[in-house]
Amino acid sequence: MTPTVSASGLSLRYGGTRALDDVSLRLTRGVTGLLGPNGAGKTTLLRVLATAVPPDRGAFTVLGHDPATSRGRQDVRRSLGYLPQTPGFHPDFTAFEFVDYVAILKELTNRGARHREVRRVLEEVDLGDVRGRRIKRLSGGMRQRVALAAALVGDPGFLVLDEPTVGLDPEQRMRFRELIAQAGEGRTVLLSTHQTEDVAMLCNRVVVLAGGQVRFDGTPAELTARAAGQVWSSTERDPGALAGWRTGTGSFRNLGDPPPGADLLEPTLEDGYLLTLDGAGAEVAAA
Ligand SMILES: Nc1ncnc2c1ncn2[C@@H]1O[C@H](COP(=O)(O)OP(=O)(O)OP(=O)(O)O)[C@@H](O)[C@H]1O
Repeated sequence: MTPTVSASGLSLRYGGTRALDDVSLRLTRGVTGLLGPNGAGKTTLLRVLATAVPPDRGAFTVLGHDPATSRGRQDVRRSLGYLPQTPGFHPDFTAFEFVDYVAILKELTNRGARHREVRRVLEEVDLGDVRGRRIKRLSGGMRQRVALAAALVGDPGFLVLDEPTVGLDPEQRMRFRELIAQAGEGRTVLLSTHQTEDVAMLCNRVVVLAGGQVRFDGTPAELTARAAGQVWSSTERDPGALAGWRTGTGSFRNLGDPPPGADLLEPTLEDGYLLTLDGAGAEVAAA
């Protein structure tokens, strides 16, 4: 598939911290998950791709637009929807007022057309009925949907979502996943998350970032397959395991190099992710 977003050699330092270190990737349509431990550089990568901060080195294009020029940057911004980690709501705004405000910032100057677009995106995230309600009176899940509606204004071809399911209960998270999947039809979506379940259920592609570097880039099935033959069950915690924990059944689930004759278990995407982090020198227990 033709890449819609291409990045090569992106690097960015904050003082002595290498937040991004030579990151190259190509995104295509559909939902790509961006996994990584705290401080891996996920938000920094999203901010760079959203043109909120320029990289020190490297280049990228979004839907054929090159943000290195001011014209190209404007074109990237016009094709972009960005849901930041902290959306910066004004709690006294209604859902409609907030999304309308974002639509004004996105240069939708014709009032009638803009209001139609605001109603359209609020319907799309199932908030048509509460559009007149103040944001401070909405649940956490509804607020996140307001933020998603704001990101969808203008039907952007590239949607960047920074940990949108944090703090949502399982039902709200499921609802939000449905909306992300819907948004990924015909669009390029880059979804930063700590939830391996989000990736397993939603994404056709996953990138693992650790220490500012890409440690894995492939399909969820390929990430899961990395843990094949490295997950096993035992009655006691295996001291040779990288990580091990007692499960609800009372037996231990161990990760690492199994002893001969171990009772191997089917790996999950989370197992593949944790083993990838371990290979990257990250602390598995901290993931
Ligand atoms: N504005 C900043 N000034 C200085 N250092 C920063 C700044 N923003 C990020 N960093 C550092 O850059 C590194 C990457 O941070 P970033 O927020 O991109 O990681 P992350 O993967 O999004 O983490 P989290 O999952 O905790 O949100 C971290 O070491 C962080 O402390």
